[in-house]
Amino acid sequence: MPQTAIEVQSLRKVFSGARGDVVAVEDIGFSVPAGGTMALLGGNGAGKTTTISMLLGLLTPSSGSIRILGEDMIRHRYRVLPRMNFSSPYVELPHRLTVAENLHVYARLYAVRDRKRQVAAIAEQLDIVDLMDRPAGRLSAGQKTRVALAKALLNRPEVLLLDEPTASLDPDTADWIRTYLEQYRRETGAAILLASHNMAEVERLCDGVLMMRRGRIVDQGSPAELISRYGRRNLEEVFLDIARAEDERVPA
Ligand SMILES: Nc1ncnc2c1ncn2[C@@H]1O[C@H](COP(=O)(O)OP(=O)(O)OP(=O)(O)O)[C@@H](O)[C@H]1O
Repeated sequence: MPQTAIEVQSLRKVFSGARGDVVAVEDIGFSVPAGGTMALLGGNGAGKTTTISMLLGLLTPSSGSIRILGEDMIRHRYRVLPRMNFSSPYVELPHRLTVAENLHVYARLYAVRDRKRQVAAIAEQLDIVDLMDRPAGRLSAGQKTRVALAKALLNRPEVLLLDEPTASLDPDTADWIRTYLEQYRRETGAAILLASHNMAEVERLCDGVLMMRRGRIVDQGSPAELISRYGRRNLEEVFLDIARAEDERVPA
């Protein structure tokens, strides 16, 4: 049996504001084995980013438990954070620092051994050597995505959380990044959890899918299982069925 990399139970997050409470995540549970790739799917506001933020320890859950690599993430996140990483196109790297400076700063923060060599190797692997002397603020959206991924891989994470890993990439680069991620997972046995709006990407990369709607997991399974359960041709159609359903859908 593969080791469980991520285990979430009864997880809930309520944001309290002047206008009342928003239940962003409502009692979700799932697990991702080491070496598995799981997708978190759902329309805008479904609760994907809130879930990922709780897994990273950036948001404190209202209730529930998160275990990552066997550690209680809520109580002991500093024990496990060095073994994880994340990438999101919505988190900006310091603009004035060059790409190389950014990667060196992060490598230092992550206490990466043999920093120079590791930064050079990752730059080579992600094909960003030509960008190393550019300020991070002057990169195109697609270049930023690649640099953000390079940052996320500096510490060779065993758990990788990705928010829209191929956002803004042209189809050729996106395909290349997917191949890279597949290879990384095979070589390292890392677990990957990714939020994506790209269903073709999810079908290709993920062995499990969690469908979220209004903070809940309303269905889950492998892409092939979901496609057959909903009697659809692809995951995009399944997604539309679930996203448009008025109530939690029981497939026909
Ligand atoms: N800091 C916050 N305060 C109040 N409400 C919040 C906060 N962050 C998120 N929410 C609300 O929680 C719900 C879930 O948001 P979340 O960002 O997790 O969705 P998402 O699935 O990532 O959506 P998207 O695909 O648009 O990125 C939304 O209703 C959102 O408005």
